[in-house]
Amino acid sequence: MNFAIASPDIALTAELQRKIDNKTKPLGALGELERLALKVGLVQQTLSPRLDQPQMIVFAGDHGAARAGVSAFPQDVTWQMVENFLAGGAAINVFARANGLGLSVVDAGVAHDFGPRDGLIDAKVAPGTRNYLDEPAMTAAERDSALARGAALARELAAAGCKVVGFGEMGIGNTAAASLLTHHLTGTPLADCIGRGTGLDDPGLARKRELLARAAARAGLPATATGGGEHALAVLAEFGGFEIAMMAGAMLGAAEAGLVLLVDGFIVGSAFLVAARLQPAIVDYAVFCHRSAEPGHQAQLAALGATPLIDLGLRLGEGTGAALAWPLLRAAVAFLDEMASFESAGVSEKA
Ligand SMILES: O=C(O)c1ccc[n+]([C@@H]2O[C@H](COP(=O)([O-])O)[C@@H](O)[C@H]2O)c1
Ligand SMILES: Cc1cc2nc[nH]c2cc1C
Repeated sequence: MNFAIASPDIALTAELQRKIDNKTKPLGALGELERLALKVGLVQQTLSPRLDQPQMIVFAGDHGAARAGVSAFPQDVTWQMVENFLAGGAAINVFARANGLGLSVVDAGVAHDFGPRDGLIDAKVAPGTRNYLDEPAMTAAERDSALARGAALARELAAAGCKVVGFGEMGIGNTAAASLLTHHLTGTPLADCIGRGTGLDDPGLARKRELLARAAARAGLPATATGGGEHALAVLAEFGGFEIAMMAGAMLGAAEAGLVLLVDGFIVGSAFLVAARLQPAIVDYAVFCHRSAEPGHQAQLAALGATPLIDLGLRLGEGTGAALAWPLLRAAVAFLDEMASFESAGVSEKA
């Protein structure tokens, strides 16, 4: 998989900042929204950015390790929630509708036969990954196929005129995979990357910790923030889910096409970590939407030097944090476009 993501040219920074500073407000008074406006202006290389056709994509996949007891819920919930997405009844459906976002649902590797279905993109790599307690979760070929399929989806969106894409996921057991990815790609101690996911009790959490320590010991890969792209690819094949790999590919494809990326919580963050180890400049295209209550998310944000937009104690996934933060980004671009300047409104500047 060859991606070439360059940081946006910063030559426009001073002019964009001048436009922001000339709006009718004290200097810097729109805080984080000003940084968002600047970011989107640089990504699109214009003083008048637009965020047309905002789209959420929810990637679903199953995990071989789910059957070993790393989640509070049974694996079947993955396909059952996909049905819920298709019927329009999940939280992400509600928030996407409320905030004017399109929503696509992708079967990246659910252990269920949906048959041909309206509204479901069939990109199934395999019906669930293998159990990483015993063997690598996926082969290199499966990983590369997931990455390529994700990138192709993002390119199709870009070709259709989409300028901003939000990422969401569904997969019972995927907090465990995200914990292993976060540990190996940031160097954070494994225990600090593991949380209760969908709601494990204390004995369940202890068992999850024990199982994941065993999986890490079996694979024997280094845990480091400086491993680069090859290391990230090895870690992804060892522990990843197909939804995580496909999201990483879609993020890379989207950034390469100049889209703004809405990064959701802990699992989406683990896909982003993989993408960032492959192509570090991808951070310039990303908006970190919310802080997940899952403890490993803090390790990701710290490793990326990212401060999320909102902190609502969410731990649902599906892209809900991204869909909820999206209106803030829309407002940032709107103020840049529509707000009067001191000159146009005849407002006196600071003495
Ligand atoms: O995105 C998050 O931060 C997040 C935190 C905890 C749980 N989830 C969701 O819960 C599921 C995974 O939880 P688990 O306990 O089965 O690993 C998966 O479908 C995720 O969308 C998501
Ligand atoms: C009901 C349910 C909904 C979800 N949405 C994302 N992950 C989920 C996990 C469960 C268990």
